[in-house]
Amino acid sequence: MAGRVLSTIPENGPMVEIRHLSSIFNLPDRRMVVHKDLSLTVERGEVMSIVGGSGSGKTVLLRQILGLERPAAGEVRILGQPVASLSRHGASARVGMLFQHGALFSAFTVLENVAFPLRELKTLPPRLIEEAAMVKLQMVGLKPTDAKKMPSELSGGMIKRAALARALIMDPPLLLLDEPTAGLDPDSSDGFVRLLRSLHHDLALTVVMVTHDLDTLFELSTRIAVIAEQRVIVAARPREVIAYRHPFIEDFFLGERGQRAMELLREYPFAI
Ligand SMILES: Nc1ncnc2c1ncn2[C@@H]1O[C@H](COP(=O)(O)OP(=O)(O)OP(=O)(O)O)[C@@H](O)[C@H]1O
Repeated sequence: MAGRVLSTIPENGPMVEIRHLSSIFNLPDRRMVVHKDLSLTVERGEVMSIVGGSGSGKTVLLRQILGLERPAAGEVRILGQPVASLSRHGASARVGMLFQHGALFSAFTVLENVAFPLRELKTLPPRLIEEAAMVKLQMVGLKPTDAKKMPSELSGGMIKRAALARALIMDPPLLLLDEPTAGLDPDSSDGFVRLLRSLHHDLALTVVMVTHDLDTLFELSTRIAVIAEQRVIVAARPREVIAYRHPFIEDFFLGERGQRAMELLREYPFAI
């Protein structure tokens, strides 16, 4: 199904092109400019991590790539097509998103949650939808017996896995991750990062991720884009970003965190 939609798009060219983006919110007392002339290109197969200060507009950017929010100016293209021109089906066949808190529907079972985007399409028989959802559950390391569980019966790591299965149900080539390991204990976090690494490789996914967690950042990123002063000031390999002179980068990567960053760079010199 996703293949049918994707067959109409070019086989070459970047996965995501963000051009001259402006994001403005009109608050009761002022006009808040979040992005100003922000541009970024994500090539196919990359894991592009976005870092920036609190309120720098990382989540807003993910929502714009997903088509949930329209920028005030500029454009986001996915596989050559403006996001604003994609139908809901076209967008979900191209992009899956893992929201920060998993965002499962609490009244649905795990299986119903994972199957939800396919059910919404109303084009496949229930049996096929269920089979597709079971395949995705297995892919993210959940057991068949987890399918009938309610979200309240799951651990934090299992919720993330179920939400990831749902994000992948339409086989999108692009996966967006908002703080994928936030709130997980170190073991669950390591397990989830390992899962993301193997899915990125096995499914030939392109990933755009927002994370504050240095281990997640260095274990997964092929490039890191830094948002400061309302735009992307640098988008480069981790080693080059650390060496880039800018007060935000020095704050983010130096000091105690910086020491960990250097250790991680030694452990993962060629991230992915
Ligand atoms: N719909 C909205 N209406 C008004 N302001 C908004 C809206 N969405 C986001 N903002 C504001 O835009 C700014 C950027 O928000 P965003 O959530 O993208 O930041 P962030 O970089 O992800 O921050 P954090 O690291 O703290 O999660 C924030 O100041 C936020 O309050």
